[in-house]
Formats: sequence, C-alpha cells, structure tokens
Amino acid sequence: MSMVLASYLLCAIFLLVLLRILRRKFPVYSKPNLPPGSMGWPFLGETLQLYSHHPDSFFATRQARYGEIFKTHILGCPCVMLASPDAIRFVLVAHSSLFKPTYPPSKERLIGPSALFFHQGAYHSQIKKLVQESLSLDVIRHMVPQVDSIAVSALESWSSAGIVSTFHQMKEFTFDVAVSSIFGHLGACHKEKLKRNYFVLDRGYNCFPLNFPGSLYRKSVMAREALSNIIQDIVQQRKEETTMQKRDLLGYMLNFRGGEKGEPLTENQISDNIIGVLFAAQDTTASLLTWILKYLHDNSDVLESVRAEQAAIYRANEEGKQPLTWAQTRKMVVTNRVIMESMRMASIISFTFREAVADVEYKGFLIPKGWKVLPLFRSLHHNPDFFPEPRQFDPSRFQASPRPNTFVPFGKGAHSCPGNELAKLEMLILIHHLVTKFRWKVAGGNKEVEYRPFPIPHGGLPAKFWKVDRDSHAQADRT
Ligand code: HEM
Repeated sequence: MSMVLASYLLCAIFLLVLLRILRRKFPVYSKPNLPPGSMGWPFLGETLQLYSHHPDSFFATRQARYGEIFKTHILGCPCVMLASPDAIRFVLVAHSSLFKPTYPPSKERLIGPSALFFHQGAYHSQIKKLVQESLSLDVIRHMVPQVDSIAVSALESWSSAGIVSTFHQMKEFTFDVAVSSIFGHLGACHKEKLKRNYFVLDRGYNCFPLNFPGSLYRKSVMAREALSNIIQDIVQQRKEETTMQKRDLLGYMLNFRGGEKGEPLTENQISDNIIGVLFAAQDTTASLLTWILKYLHDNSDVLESVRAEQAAIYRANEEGKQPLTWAQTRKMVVTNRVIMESMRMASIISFTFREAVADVEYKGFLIPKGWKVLPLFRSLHHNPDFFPEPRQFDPSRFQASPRPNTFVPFGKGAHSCPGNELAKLEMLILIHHLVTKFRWKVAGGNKEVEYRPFPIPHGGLPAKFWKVDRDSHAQADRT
C-alpha cells in the first residue's frame, strides 16, 4: 500500500516539475496569474476598508504591500488598480480599445446615454472632435472678455456677502463660464432656468439612486427632463436665427453632418452632450479653484510671488483700466506653476474607471474580462520617486517638466480632457482679479477634507472676501 502511495506521490511531483518547466520554456502553457491583493469579504469585498479610511491610505498601503498593480473588490465589483506611468499608459493609451469607460446606470441616466464619455469608437471620436473644436485655443482666446467679466462680477458679489462657501461660489462662477462656452451669449431667462435645474440634478447625482416620489434621485431625474426641454428650446431659437455659424459648442453641434448621408445629430445627442460637458466642466474646475485659494492662503510666500506677477500686469493695464489680454494670460508663468502644483496636490480626479472588454495580460498578470480597471492618478502625483516630498506645496517643482506619464491631471489618451485649456484660462483670470483687487481670509482652520465627490476643503472653505481700495493697493505695492 505504501509503495502505491509513494509512486502516486512521485508521479504528482514529476508532473508538477514538468508543468513548471513547460511554463517557463513555452509561455503558451503558462496562464497568467491574477495580480496580488485581497478580494476582502464575500460580497462586501474591501468596500468598508476603502470608505472607512482616507482613500490615500487605502491605495498607499496596498501599493506598498503589492506594488504597481493589485486586485481588490469594491462595491460588488472585482477591480484591478494600477499605479505606475507604464500601467496608466497601457490602459489609457496603448491598449485603450481593450478597456471601455464604465459608469453606474443611475449616473448614465442623469447625464444622458449619448454623452461622449460613455462611448468609445466612431461615435465617441465624432463628438470628441466637435467638443475639442469648440474648446480649441483658437476659440477660447476670444473668450477672454467674457470670462473676465464673469470673474469680476463674481468677486464683486462675494466681497459684499460676508462669509461665503468658496466652493459654492466657485461652482456658480464655473457654471457661468461653461454656459458661455457652450451657448455663447444666452438670455437671462434661459440661463436662470438652466442653472436652477442643473443644480437640482447636481445635488442628486451622488445620492443613492432610489427613484420614488420625493426622493433626491427622482428630483434629479425630473430636473434632467426639464434641462432637456430648455436645451431644445434654445436649439429651436438658434435655428431661427440667421447667423448659424457660431463658434460655441451648440454651433458646432448644429452644423455637424455625419455618415454617408450627412445626418445631423439627434435632439438627444445634442442635449446629452451639452449636459455632459456642463457636468464635466463645473465641479472639477470649482473644486480645484477652491484648493488654489486654500493653498495660496496657507502659503503666504507663494501668494506674494503670484501677487507680484499679477500686479505687474495690472499696472501695465493702467491699474486695470485696459482689459486683460489673451497674450497676458499666456505669460503668467508663476501663476501657472501654482495651478499645476495645486492640480498635483489636490488631484481632484483621484482615479478613473474602465472595464476590461477581454482578458488582458499586463506584465504577466491577468486582468480578466469584465473586471473594473482603475488607473490611480493620485498615487502617481503623490509618489516621492516622481515628486519628492509630495505633501509639500511647492510650485517651483514645475520649473522642470515632470517625467512622461507621471503628471496626468487631465487624464490621458482618447478620453483625456478637452476642456483643459478653458479650465486653465478661467483659473488664471479669476486669480488675476482676486490677488490684484481683493483679499480673503479663510474662516476656521479645519484640515479635514470632504468628498463631494471630488475632494474639497472642509465646509467648502468658508471665507470672507473684501475689496482693497486703490490707496492701500498702491501702498501694498510700495512695501
Ligand atoms: C480643473 C478642471 C478639470 C479637470 C481636473 C478635468 C479632468 C478631466 C479628466 C481626468 C478627464 C478624463 C476622465 C477619464 O479618462 O475617464 C476629463 C474628461 C473630460 N473633461 Fe475635464 N477636467 C476639467 C475641466 C473641464 C472643463 C472646463 C471641461 C469643458 C469645458 C471639461 C470637459 C471634459 C469632457 C467633455 C471630458 C470627457 C472626454 C471624453 O470622454 O472623451 N473638463 N476631464
């Protein structure tokens, strides 16, 4: 009996050794392994660990334990998280067709299923081209006067309002700029209706999607329907105008003709994409601006260097009597570095979601079909190998360009942000007026971060803004 057992054992060992040799010599015998990591508890996965800790520590501990790629299980989905420049390039650029964008159906319903970020392939490319054209440098350079007047009137209103939530005010500002870029000049009535309904939609976007009368989600769905109707109304009005060749997003969409028959976009394609662009433009830029104000407030030496740069432009414009020009916005080197460093520090889009459309192998690891794939932008931006002393706010680090694929605040590849230049322009213009004509003080020193869903300082950064009079301005410049 013991002889039989021993021979079985020997056979098993022989087969195992043979398999190992075959796997090494002939990769065809080798099935790649899943990445290292823990799938957590049945059903729950590691969802509780992610939401009960600071997300940074969730990612950082796993990255330290498992390396640049690891698996986990969040919100009922098996996921692979990736945190290296190579991995991010692999997913978003080199093999992007193997990873499709993925969003919860409740969110897709609120934005509208034809919005570009839910698609890939030909339809996505067509819409992306339109959006990119409407946000190209050649178009946005003509937006300086509009953005300038929106920024000035926003700051004037904050300065007469006591303590305000910076984030809330920034949302109003970025909404107005986005509307201007989408529709050009819009009548006050349409603008007011758009704003009212958009803010209801926005409130329900991140709530639990319970669709019953009176629920937040239902209110959002209804606001979404109202938004579509308002957009149809604006489209109708535009079609009746004689000058159809406007260079705003709506103009580009109405002039589009696709396919062999030269088909125009449908009503739903137009409204879903307009709501999508509004959505992509507003909260992102508003939360980043909120962080910029906090960083400048907390780093007085950086604030002084920004103020010196902007004061020189202000003086060149005869104490603001001449309008700010596009050329001047392109030469705000110090302010631009502050924006870059704020994007790195705050990393408001910490990661993005994709889903593998087939089994994919990356550096010997299997990413199974149907798994969620999360490139972790924030982990790159806070990696000391790429950004020494990553918790230090130091705009001067951007005197040198970051290493390729280590700094991706606007994403990478086919779905990268088409609004990056407009976002930078509105930030530069707002900062110009803020530091040259206003002062602000943050109320309370809470260091906590809130997620709405982008990270923002606690309470939306309550702050008091006030205008400096001409004399104290001149005095401040002399000292
Ligand atoms: C500081 C402000 C902003 C940041 C940090 C930001 C960041 C991003 C990122 C990371 C993506 C890629 C997401 C992914 O790959 O899944 C993205 C996509 C997008 N962004 Fe932005 N964005 C900002 C402002 C804007 C503005 C002002 C607009 C429009 C006026 C805009 C419009 C879009 C659109 C339409 C997409 C989807 C592109 C596609 O799917 O092809 N963004 N943005």
